[in-house]
Amino acid sequence: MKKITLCIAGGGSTHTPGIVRTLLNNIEKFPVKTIRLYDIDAEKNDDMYVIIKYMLKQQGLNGIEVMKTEIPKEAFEGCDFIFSQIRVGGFKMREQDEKIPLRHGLVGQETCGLGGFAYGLRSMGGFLKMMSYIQEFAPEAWVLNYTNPESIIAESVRRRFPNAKIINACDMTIGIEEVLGNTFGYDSKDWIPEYYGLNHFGWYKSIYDIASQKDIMPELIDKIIENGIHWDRAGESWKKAYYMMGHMVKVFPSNIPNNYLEYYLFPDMAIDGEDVSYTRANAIMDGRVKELKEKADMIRKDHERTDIDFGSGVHGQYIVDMASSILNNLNMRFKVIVPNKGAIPNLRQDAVVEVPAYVNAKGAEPISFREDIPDFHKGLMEAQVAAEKLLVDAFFEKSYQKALQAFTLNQSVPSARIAKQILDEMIIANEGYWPELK
Ligand SMILES: NC(=O)c1ccc[n+]([C@@H]2O[C@H](COP(=O)([O-])OP(=O)(O)OC[C@H]3O[C@@H](n4cnc5c(N)ncnc54)[C@H](O)[C@@H]3O)[C@@H](O)[C@H]2O)c1
Ligand SMILES: O=P(O)(O)OC[C@H]1O[C@H](O[C@H]2[C@H](O)[C@@H](O)[C@@H](O)O[C@@H]2CO)[C@H](O)[C@@H](O)[C@@H]1O
Ligand SMILES: [Mn+2]
Repeated sequence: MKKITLCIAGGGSTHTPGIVRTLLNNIEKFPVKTIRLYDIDAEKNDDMYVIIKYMLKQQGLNGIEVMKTEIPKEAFEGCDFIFSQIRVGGFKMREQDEKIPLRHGLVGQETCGLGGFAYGLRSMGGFLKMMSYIQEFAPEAWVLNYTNPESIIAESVRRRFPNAKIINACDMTIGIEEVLGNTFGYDSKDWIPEYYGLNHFGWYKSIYDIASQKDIMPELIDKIIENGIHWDRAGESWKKAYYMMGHMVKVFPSNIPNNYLEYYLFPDMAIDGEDVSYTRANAIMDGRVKELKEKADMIRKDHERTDIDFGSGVHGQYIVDMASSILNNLNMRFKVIVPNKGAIPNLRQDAVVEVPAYVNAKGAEPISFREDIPDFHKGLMEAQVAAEKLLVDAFFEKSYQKALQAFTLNQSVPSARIAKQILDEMIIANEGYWPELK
């Protein structure tokens, strides 16, 4: 089997160790021979280089080559796969995305609401510039993208690089499935879910359980209504997210929703208890970002130590499984973010949607639902996808008016007055990241 050259773009990402651990645990089905770390932050990239070299030594895999670079040509030329997970503006800008809307009493969140739109206007510039390098230096490489906000990124790539070899993916649904399986006594690896939506804005249609040979979503809904979803193994923010997911099922029991829909269906409850002086971005900067830096420094101080652990999880497993399904033409089934093109028959064809797909050597082949989705979900999605398209219009056209329309139409916003106030504040906060809107 071909030996693989892989570039991790956003190499300094806090998720890189988990992805590399998964790669090393799956070397037989995805035989990586070279790992390139590409980042614009040389310090973060160097921290990760130290950590990855340590992980390879710890597992006795010193035969795998690791290099780090901030030069796109060095990063991408000759690559077979590129895993991309960049955060344009870093956590300091995510902090602004979260705090500015919260100060106006609206949802302040990484990928949802107006925080997500601010992130989207920032991300498109950096991501499309990186994609232009990839098209120049490695047009044949497969880009597997985790960079958020996925719907906005996917729509901007669909317009700017319509023939790019890219698959956009999100690990939220497999995170949800793992939590539901663990909570209610199923093995979610035995599930064949039917799911539709925009990214972070979707619903399960059915969940076929191979062991019991039936759709178990009805019985799962009954259990959730009776017990709620209590998940406190991943910190307070996820505990609240899963509590709200349970609440949504109780109020709208037809389907199991993506947890992120709390920000659109119950924005008042979502912001209840949020501390505008200390948001999720602050917790992460004080948490996993700090821990990673400390671990890199511990390794630099003592190259012989072997007691530092870096775990793997669903985040790494999903992207490595997807890469292996392409490399080995396995036709494994994933949820991917792709142009609709009729997969959801009664939603506009040019929407970018999150649906199940078989992934093989040709890429992602979406599965069509063949029947209309309910008006409640269709109505919410139509409005939100129109808002997302207006945001991408605003980026390419450098249009203030399109940005204001997008902000006003975002399904977390009650008034154009507040939309305009937040937009004007975010223009100042995002100077140098957003295009100059006229
Ligand atoms: N799709 C999903 O379900 C999913 C899951 C987890 C994280 N994410 C996304 O993955 C990304 C990384 O998340 P994280 O928490 O590890 O963030 P992080 O800040 O720890 O890592 C991001 C890295 O990207 C680098 N970077 C920023 N702009 C860049 C550019 N233009 N070119 C190259 N590198 C650049 C940064 O220097 C940093 O090292 C974010 O976009 C996050 O939202 C997506
Ligand atoms: O607040 P963060 O940065 O910790 O997480 C935001 C991301 O949350 C989701 O990814 C989670 C995933 O759902 C969970 O199971 C575990 O793997 O951690 C991931 C990253 O924290 C979501 O899918 C992403 O889009 C968000 O960026
Ligand atoms: Mn996601």
